[in-house]
Amino acid sequence: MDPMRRSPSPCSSRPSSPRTPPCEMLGYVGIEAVLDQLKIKAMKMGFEFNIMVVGQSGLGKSTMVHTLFKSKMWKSTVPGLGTPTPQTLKLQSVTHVIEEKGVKLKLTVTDTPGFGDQINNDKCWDPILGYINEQYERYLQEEILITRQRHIPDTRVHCCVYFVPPTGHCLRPLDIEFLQRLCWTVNVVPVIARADSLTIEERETFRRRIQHNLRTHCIDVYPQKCFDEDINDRILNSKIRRRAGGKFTYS
Ligand SMILES: Nc1nc2c(ncn2[C@@H]2O[C@H](COP(=O)(O)OP(=O)(O)OP(=O)(O)O)[C@@H](O)[C@H]2O)c(=O)[nH]1
Repeated sequence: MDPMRRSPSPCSSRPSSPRTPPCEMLGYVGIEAVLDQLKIKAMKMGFEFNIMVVGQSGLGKSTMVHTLFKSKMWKSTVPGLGTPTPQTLKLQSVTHVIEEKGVKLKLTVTDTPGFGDQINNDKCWDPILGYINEQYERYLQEEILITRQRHIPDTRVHCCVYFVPPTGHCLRPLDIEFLQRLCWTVNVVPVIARADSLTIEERETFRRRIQHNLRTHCIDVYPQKCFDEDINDRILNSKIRRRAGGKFTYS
């Protein structure tokens, strides 16, 4: 049997004119061609990136999501136009496909209800951690199937943006408790919420205190040390670590 018929070669997916045998079109095939093949495949498939926003109620999570997409996503009112922004009462995700120079990104943002708003905040992190773990489990279950899908939909949370209330003091015990659990499960990026309510000096001092709190409580936020694979990574990641700071969605 003709082996070309049995297993489809990379050549077979290329458009070919009826007169040119497909393999001749490829020219030289060497190891460096792998890069091009990966690029073509990545461009075709696109990338998926899932962010989750977590924090106390009213810190601007939904506003950040609206700002990120430059649109109203699921709330029907515009902040600042009189009607208050409705409270987020359950976990809700929204997906947008963004395309830049032919590169497609499927960006999903999951908004969460105000965290730690109750009088008794015992185990208030459970629904959030439960959701994150459920997505890992779902992906794993798909991945271990003997006949698995060619493309497994990825709903795993790649990054969790944690909104720190702009108290100007330090992390609250609740933030510490939650962050200690969260950083074991997902990449965490802490941000100072409504940072425009602090002066630049207050923000700097607060940022340094937060960084100190994170170190003393062994909270390993993104980029973790394990990402420092070589000197270049180390330089870049140290820059990111130094810059980590406040966020405000109003300019
Ligand atoms: N000063 C200031 N206000 C902000 C900022 N971001 C949002 N706000 C305002 O804060 C209020 C609450 O914003 P939301 O985005 O609804 O807050 P949330 O964290 O999603 O709140 P929940 O849905 O209750 O969890 C709104 O009136 C926003 O206009 C900010 O960066 N600075």
